[in-house]
Amino acid sequence: MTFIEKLRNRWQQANSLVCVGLDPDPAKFPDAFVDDEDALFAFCRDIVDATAEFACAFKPQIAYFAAHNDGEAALQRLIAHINGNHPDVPVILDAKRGDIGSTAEQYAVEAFDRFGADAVTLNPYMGRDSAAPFLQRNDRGCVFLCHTSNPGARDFQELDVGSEPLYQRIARTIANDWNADGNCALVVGATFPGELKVIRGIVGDMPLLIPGVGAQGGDVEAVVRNGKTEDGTGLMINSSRGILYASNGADYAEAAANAAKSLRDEINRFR
Ligand SMILES: O=C(O)c1cc(=O)[nH]c(=O)n1[C@@H]1O[C@H](COP(=O)(O)O)[C@@H](O)[C@H]1O
Repeated sequence: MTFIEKLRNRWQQANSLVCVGLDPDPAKFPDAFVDDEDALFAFCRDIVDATAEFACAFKPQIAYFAAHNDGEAALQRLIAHINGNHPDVPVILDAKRGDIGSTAEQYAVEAFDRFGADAVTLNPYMGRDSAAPFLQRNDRGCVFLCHTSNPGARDFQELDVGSEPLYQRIARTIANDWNADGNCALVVGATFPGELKVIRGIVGDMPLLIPGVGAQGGDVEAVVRNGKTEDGTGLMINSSRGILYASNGADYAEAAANAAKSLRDEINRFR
């Protein structure tokens, strides 16, 4: 099954558009993990097991693992745990890769073969040949940055490149050219709901990964109304800190599950 098929099935089965972001920061871990040498894996595993029923996808952010000795091994085990125990939930490795073709080939092996991810986030800045090694793996998903959630998104992404801003050109090029095998998705920040509406108009029913609700202040209602497809899906609405650190007490896993469930329910009110 391809990434996109897995995602579409999951939207229906779980009745959820919530993407659970896995950004483990040991400074924010509950006390139970203070002396745990395997804390990165163990904390994320507990969050995954508690939130899986409310998740349409998991999105581990590679920097939170690679920043630590042995962190990449923890990430590898975590994705294996998800694939083994929650096989219906796709995994998007958030690595924002992008480089010349020969190097990009190695990044594709890293994401899809070493880590076993269903999809990876990619930076389109270096153009078509930098994306080709990922696009060729057409059972996997390529999730390209289009209009990001941060304030600096305006610096380049909104520059006029002729008849339109750069982020619209990116959306159009990916929808009309790079998506020949139907394995592309775009990242659009929840903090830019107007731009989200424009992008949805350009890309048809292409899936959109939407970070920026919760800790970054994006508005769930505006995201759903402006971003959903006609059938009420099309979105992977990510929350990382808002779910992971819902409680730093002994009830951290239960609190994370409740946070994921209430985000799912809030989203579903507007679908
Ligand atoms: O590609 C991403 O996931 C991403 C793109 C973007 O424009 N903004 C953004 O916040 N992200 C990621 O989404 C997550 C947001 O985390 P929270 O703000 O804690 O929900 C982090 O892992 C970011 O790296």
